[in-house]
Amino acid sequence: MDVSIIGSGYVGTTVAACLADLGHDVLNVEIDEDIVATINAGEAPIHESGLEERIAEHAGTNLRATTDYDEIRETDVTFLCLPTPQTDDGALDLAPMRAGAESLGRTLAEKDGDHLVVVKSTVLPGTTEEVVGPILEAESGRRIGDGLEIAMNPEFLRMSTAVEDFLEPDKVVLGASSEGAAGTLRELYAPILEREETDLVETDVREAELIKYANNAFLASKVSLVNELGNIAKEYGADAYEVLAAVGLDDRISDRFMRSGLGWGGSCFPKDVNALRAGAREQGYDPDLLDAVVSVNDEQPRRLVALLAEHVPLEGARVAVLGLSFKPGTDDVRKSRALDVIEHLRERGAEVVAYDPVAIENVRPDYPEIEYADSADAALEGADGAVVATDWPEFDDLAFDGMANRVLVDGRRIDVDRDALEVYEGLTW
Ligand SMILES: NC(=O)C1=CN([C@@H]2O[C@H](COP(=O)(O)OP(=O)(O)OC[C@H]3O[C@@H](n4cnc5c(N)ncnc54)[C@H](O)[C@@H]3O)[C@@H](O)[C@H]2O)C=CC1
Ligand SMILES: O=C(O)[C@H]1O[C@H](OP(=O)(O)OP(=O)(O)OC[C@H]2O[C@@H](n3ccc(=O)[nH]c3=O)[C@H](O)[C@@H]2O)[C@H](O)[C@@H](O)[C@@H]1O
Repeated sequence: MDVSIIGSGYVGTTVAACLADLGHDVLNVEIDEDIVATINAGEAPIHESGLEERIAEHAGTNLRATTDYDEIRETDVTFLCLPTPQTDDGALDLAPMRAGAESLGRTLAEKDGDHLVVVKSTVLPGTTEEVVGPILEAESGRRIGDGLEIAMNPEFLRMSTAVEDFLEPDKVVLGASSEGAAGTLRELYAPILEREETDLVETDVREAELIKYANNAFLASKVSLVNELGNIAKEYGADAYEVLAAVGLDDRISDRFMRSGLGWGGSCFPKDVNALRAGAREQGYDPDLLDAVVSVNDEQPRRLVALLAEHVPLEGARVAVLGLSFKPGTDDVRKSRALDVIEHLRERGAEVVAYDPVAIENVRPDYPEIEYADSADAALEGADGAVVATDWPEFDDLAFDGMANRVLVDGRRIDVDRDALEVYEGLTW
């Protein structure tokens, strides 16, 4: 099938490379010329395991990138993989979606033959049919159901395992405006749907949109719940990891997403939970539980720093912050809990020396005044205390000999040699 993908960030690039791998002819349409050049050179514009080799294999044959929307006319299906950021007050910002839909609609006005537009970006219920659809109709001069079809197909991939998640998903959710559109998407995804482990969910567009938010809200809530249980466990002097490992044996609960500690960050959970809260309020419903999910999450970095302060007077102390990315395996620092830890440490007068295996350059522009070390050992050298903010596997081998005080507060339950420390405190254990 001839497929075009508008937006070539984390999702658009992964989807493009994977669909090319499944044998489709794929065109990435992207406004960033550097990304376009990178893909056409057979390289990956983002770091994801398995991505670079797929782009290298398909670029120049059945994968191509362009800044020119007109080339979309050579394709049958277009996926919108545009950003859906949050506004200053936490609501969903649809400006990039509107701009992309306008450009696409104008292009389709000149196209012969039918076209299917699929929203893959995370958008609130109603966006596909009440915002994107009308823009496409107005700009293309076509009507939905007459030469133009529309569908919503949310994406559940995680950063750092994006390729594997896309090609081997638990579920594919298709919300389509017509049986024809659903059929086209089933055909496109055929090799993935043939896997026994993949469930196909066919639904209306509005449900497809909400499934994505419900999924992320559920996962974020699960982590906030384990964090609240972990905070309570800590007060009782109990180990939350032992408690939750037992709880997770109940298959109604499952043992996944049960790691308590510093909480959730990243480019999606924070913005999606906030967009759903703002959307719910707009609909006249107060999402009290989701409000609490966010406030528990917001408290964890402050609790971590308060725990360190019980062992190290923070004013003037040199504190090593180990890990800056929002989770291991990525250099993404958007809404990383590590940044909140740094803020709280600095508010209390500590001098921060930070280390991360890959994310330092993404933090430095916003925090030019803190010190950066080029290894965990260097960060720990002379430190009066240390905190773990990201569970990078290399932190399991930390050595503490160089520290002025061997005090470590662990926000991620890494597997360190606790006997090598004077003080080891887990945030929730
Ligand atoms: N990052 C992730 O792990 C996941 C993200 N999502 C959702 O997918 C959507 C996209 O997210 P990401 O790929 O992370 O965003 P991103 O910010 O990494 O990529 C978006 C790309 O779109 C490009 N772009 C912006 N306006 C454009 C336009 N008018 N025409 C062409 N290109 C344009 C940008 O230059 C950028 O390269 C969001 O709604 C997000 O919530 C869903 C699942 C996973
Ligand atoms: O909508 C999205 O963009 C994506 O958001 C998340 O994926 P991602 O943000 O890449 O990362 P996760 O692995 O889900 O981790 C999110 C945060 O939760 C934290 N976390 C996760 C699991 C856990 O047990 N404990 C915990 O604190 C991580 O440290 C991280 O900060 C979802 O897992 C994906 O399904 C979804 O597609």
